[in-house]
Amino acid sequence: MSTARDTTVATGTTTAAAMAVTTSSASPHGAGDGIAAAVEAPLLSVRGLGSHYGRIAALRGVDLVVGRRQLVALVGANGAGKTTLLRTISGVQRATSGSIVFDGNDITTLRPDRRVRLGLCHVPEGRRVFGPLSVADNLVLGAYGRRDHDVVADDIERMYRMFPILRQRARLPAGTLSGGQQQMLAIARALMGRPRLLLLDEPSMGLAPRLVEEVFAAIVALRAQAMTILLVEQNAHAALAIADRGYVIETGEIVLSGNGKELLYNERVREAYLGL
Ligand SMILES: Nc1ncnc2c1ncn2[C@@H]1O[C@H](COP(=O)(O)OP(=O)(O)OP(=O)(O)O)[C@@H](O)[C@H]1O
Repeated sequence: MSTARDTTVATGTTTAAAMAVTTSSASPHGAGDGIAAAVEAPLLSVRGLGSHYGRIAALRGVDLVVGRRQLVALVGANGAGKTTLLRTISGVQRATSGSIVFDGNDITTLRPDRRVRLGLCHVPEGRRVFGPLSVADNLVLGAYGRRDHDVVADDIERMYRMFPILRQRARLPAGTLSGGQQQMLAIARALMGRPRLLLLDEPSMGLAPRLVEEVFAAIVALRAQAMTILLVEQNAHAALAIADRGYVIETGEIVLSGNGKELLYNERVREAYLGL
């Protein structure tokens, strides 16, 4: 069971409030070693990760681990580097330093499609479904590349059980669905690839409160089914409340990490991200 000692201040940008949190690890990149030790054989391990847009450093020495069957939340303000971190993990953005290890394999320079084949699936922000195609066809496309065609229909049935609204809308063009329904379809389509790690970028963005609740309920259900998830959210409260672990990123650096619920009660997080 996690204790308050898990919560780690990761960089020198600490405030007095943050200093109140136990500084339990002190690797050169901050959170890395202490957390890696706490998560045995993590599914994903990011060390000292850097990424640039031209000369601008968007990620600076990021350390982050995701344990198997864990839900890990990454929170931070606009422009902090959350999307860039997911893009770098999935390979659409190049790492300029550091390493990314997935299930024991160093994937830092691997092509994005090879990462997908290893089981890494990125659901980007903006609910990118194939609008003119039906809901059912979107799901079939999610299984593209799989060889076990005989069980694809079973998986679609599983998605309909998980997201009943998609069964009701199965024959409709995906573009006619509401924002929340499209988000569920985007997640379901990703699951059709049978990923081992789901990278979710801002699934609640732009949704009405009721739909946000539905999407978060779906994420909790996935976690209960042992899916491993790295969730990026501006809705810090909702994300940390359901997360096993949380990380806070500021201007490309991880500044805090710890048990999700503990971070919810961290003064720095409450002031900066929860408006409390
Ligand atoms: N294509 C790009 N070209 C240049 N700079 C970029 C590009 N994309 C992002 N950036 C910059 O990189 C930094 C990190 O951006 P990123 O989108 O990763 O942040 P974020 O935390 O996901 O923010 P948001 O919540 O607004 O999406 C920001 O300073 C941003 O301006």
